[in-house]
Amino acid sequence: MPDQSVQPAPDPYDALLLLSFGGPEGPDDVVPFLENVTRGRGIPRERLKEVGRHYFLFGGVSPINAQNRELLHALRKDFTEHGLDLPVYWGNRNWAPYLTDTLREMAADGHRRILVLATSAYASYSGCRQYRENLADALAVLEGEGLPLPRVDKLRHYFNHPGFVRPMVDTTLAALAELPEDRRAGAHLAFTTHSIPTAAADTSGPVEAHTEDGEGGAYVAQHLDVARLIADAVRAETGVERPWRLVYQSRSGAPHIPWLEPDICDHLEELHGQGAPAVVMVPIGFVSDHMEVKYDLDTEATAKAAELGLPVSRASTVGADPRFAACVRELVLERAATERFAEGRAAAAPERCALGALGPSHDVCPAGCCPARSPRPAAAGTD
Ligand SMILES: CC1=C(CCC(=O)O)c2cc3nc(cc4[nH]c(cc5[nH]c(cc1n2)c(C)c5CCC(=O)O)c(CCC(=O)O)c4C)C(CCC(=O)O)=C3C
Ligand SMILES: [Fe+2]
Repeated sequence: MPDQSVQPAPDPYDALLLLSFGGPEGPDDVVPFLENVTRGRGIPRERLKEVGRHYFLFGGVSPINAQNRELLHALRKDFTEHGLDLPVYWGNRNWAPYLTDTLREMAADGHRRILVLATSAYASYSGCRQYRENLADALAVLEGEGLPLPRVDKLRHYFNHPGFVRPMVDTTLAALAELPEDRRAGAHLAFTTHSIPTAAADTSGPVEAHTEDGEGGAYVAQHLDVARLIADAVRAETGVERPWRLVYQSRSGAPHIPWLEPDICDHLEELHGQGAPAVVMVPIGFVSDHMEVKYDLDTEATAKAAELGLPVSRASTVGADPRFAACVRELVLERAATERFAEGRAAAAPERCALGALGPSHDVCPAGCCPARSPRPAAAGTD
C-alpha cells in the first residue's frame, strides 16, 4: 500500500483559510482599526494614541496586509508546484478582508471542511484561542443567515517546525553579517516576542503546561525552545558561542498589571552597561515584519541603541519564505492524513515533524487550553 502521507491528498479538507490580525491600509483606517482591536479590552487611551501615532508615522499603512498577500501567493505557488489541489482563502480578525466575509464566501463556494492557518506560531490566548473565538463568532453569523456551516479545524502550532526555524537561522546569520566586523564575534542575540500579561502566559497551552508565579507556561517554554535551536545553529555555523536571552516587546495594558519582562529596550540598556559590543535582535515571536517589528524594533529599539552607541541589527521573520510555504503544505498533508487515519481510511498515522525538546504540538486544543478571562464560545477545539 502506498504511503498516503506523501501523496498530495488534502482529503478530507477542501480549502485552507489563512487567518490573520489585519491592519490599516491608509490614514482613515487607523482609528476604526484600533477600535476593532481593542473592543472591550481595556487598553488605556494614552496607549491607543501612542499606537495610532506609530501607524501615522508609516502613512497609516500597516505592512501586515501586503505581507499576508505575499504569503497567500507563496502558498498557492507551492501548492500548485506540488500538485496539491487546495484553494487558499484569507480573512482577518480586525480589518478587511474580514474573517466573517471570507468564511461566508467559502461556504458559498461549497467548502464544507476547512483547515485554518493562523499567523501566530505559538500557544497563547491572543495567538490561539482568540482566533478560535473569532471562528466561532463568524460561524454563528453564517448560521444566523441560514448558510450551510463548514466544519473548521486549525493546524497545530508550528513554532518548532524546521520550515519556521531554519529560515530564521539564516536571517540571524545575515543580521550578524550586517554588524561592523570588529563587533560581530562578541555580539549577543536578543530573541524577542510580544509581551503578554504574566497571568495569560502562565495559563498558555494545555492545562498540564500551566505554571505559577510568572514562569510563563507553554508560551515562554515554546519561545525558549526556538531561541535555543537558533542559538545552537548559529553557533554551529559561526563557531562562536554567543550569550542569548528571550526578551519582550510591544507591552500594552495598565502599568500595575504584570506583563512578561524584560522589555527589549531595557535589555539593550543592560547589555550596554555590561559592555556588550553589539546585539542582534531576532523577532522569533512573529511570522512577518509587521508593525510590531517595524516600529517597536526598527524604530524604537534601534533609536535606543543609537542613543547608547550600541550597534544593533535585526533578523527578518519568515514572511513568505518558500520553506515556510512548504512547511504549511507539510502540515496540511500531515493533518489530512491524521484525519483519514482517525476515520479508518489510512493504515498508519503520519510522521509529525518537529525540532527541539518539546515535540510536535497537539492537533486539537484540549479543554482549558489558553483560557479566556471570561469564557466565550470557541471553534476548532475541545472547548
Ligand atoms: C501574542 C500577540 C501577538 C502575536 C501573535 C499574533 O500575531 O496573533 C500579537 C500580534 C499583533 N498585534 C498587533 C497589533 C496590536 N496588538 C494590540 C494589543 C495586544 N496584543 C497582544 C498580544 C499579541 N499581539 C496583547 C496581549 C494585547 C493587549 C490587548 C489585547 O489582548 O488585545 C494592539 C492594541 C494596542 C496596543 O496595546 O498595542 C494592537 C494595535 C498586530 C498588527 C501589527 C500590524 O498592524 O502590522 C499583530 C500581528
Ligand atoms: Fe498585539
